[in-house]
Amino acid sequence: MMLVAVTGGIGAGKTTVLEQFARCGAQVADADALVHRLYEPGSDLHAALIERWGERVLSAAGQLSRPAIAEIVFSDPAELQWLNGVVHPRVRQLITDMAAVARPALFCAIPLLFESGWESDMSCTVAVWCDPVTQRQRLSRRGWDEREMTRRISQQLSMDEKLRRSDYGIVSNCSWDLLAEQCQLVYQRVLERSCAQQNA
Ligand SMILES: CC(C)(COP(=O)(O)OP(=O)(O)OC[C@H]1O[C@@H](n2cnc3c(N)ncnc32)[C@H](O)[C@@H]1O)[C@@H](O)C(=O)NCCC(=O)NCCS
Ligand SMILES: Nc1ncnc2c1ncn2[C@@H]1O[C@H](COP(=O)(O)OP(=O)(O)OP(=O)(O)O)[C@@H](O)[C@H]1O
Repeated sequence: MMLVAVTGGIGAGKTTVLEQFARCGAQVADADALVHRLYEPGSDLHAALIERWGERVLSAAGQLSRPAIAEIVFSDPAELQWLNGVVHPRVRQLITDMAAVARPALFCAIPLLFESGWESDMSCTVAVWCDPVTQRQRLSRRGWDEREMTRRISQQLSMDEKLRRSDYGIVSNCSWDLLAEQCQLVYQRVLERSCAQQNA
C-alpha cells in the first residue's frame, strides 16, 4: 500500500496540486470532501452532531449546516476537540481503506495531517506552501473576513512547519506552468520512491 499525503495550510493550494497529480495519472482523494460525505443525512455522524448541538446545525432541507458547525467549533476549543475526536478516526479509516486498493498509490489531501498525528500512516508527505499574504488574498476571495481566516489558521500548524516536516515541498504562489512542472517532478519522485520501497 502506498499512501501519499498532500498537506499544507488553508488555501495553500492542496486541491489544485491534487488536480495536477490526477492529471499525471494518480488516484486521488480529499479528506475535506470525505468528511462532508460522512455528514450526509442517515449517517451516524449526522445523528451525533444533532444530538450534541441540536436543530441549530440543521438546514431547512435537513442537511448539516457546515457554516453553523464552523461557527460553533471555531469559537470554542472544547467543541472543536469533540468534533475532531468523532470525525478523525472515521476519515482516517476511510482513507486507509481507499489506499489499500489504490494502485500504484493514493494521493490524499489531508490538511490536518501533522496536527492529527497521522504522518506515521503515510508512505511519504508533500507540503504545499504559499506566502501568508497570498494565503489571505485567496481566502478573502471565498468571502471569509479577517476573523474567519485568523480563527481557522490559528487552529493549525504554520505552513512553514508543515513544509519543514514533509518529504517534498511545492510552492504554489507561482505561475500555473511552474506549479504544474513542480507537481510532475514530485509525482515522478514519489513513484520512484514507491518502486524502491517495494523492491527493497
Ligand atoms: C468545521 C467544518 C464543518 C467547516 O466546513 P467548511 O465547508 O467551512 O470547510 P471545509 O470542510 O471545506 O474545510 C476547509 C479548511 O478548514 C480547515 N479545517 C477544517 N476542519 C478543521 C479543524 N478541525 N481544525 C483546523 N482546521 C480545520 C482545513 O484547512 C480545511 O481544509 C468542517 O471543516 C469540519 O467538519 N471539520 C472537522 C473535520 C476536520 O478536521 N476536517 C479536516 C480534514 S481531516
Ligand atoms: N499558482 C497559482 N496561481 C494562481 N492561483 C492559484 C495558484 N495555485 C492555487 N491558486 C488558487 O488558490 C486558491 C486556493 O487553492 P486550493 O483551493 O487548491 O487550496 P486548498 O489548500 O485546497 O484550500 P483549502 O484547504 O482551504 O480547501 C484557488 O482559488 C486556486 O485556484
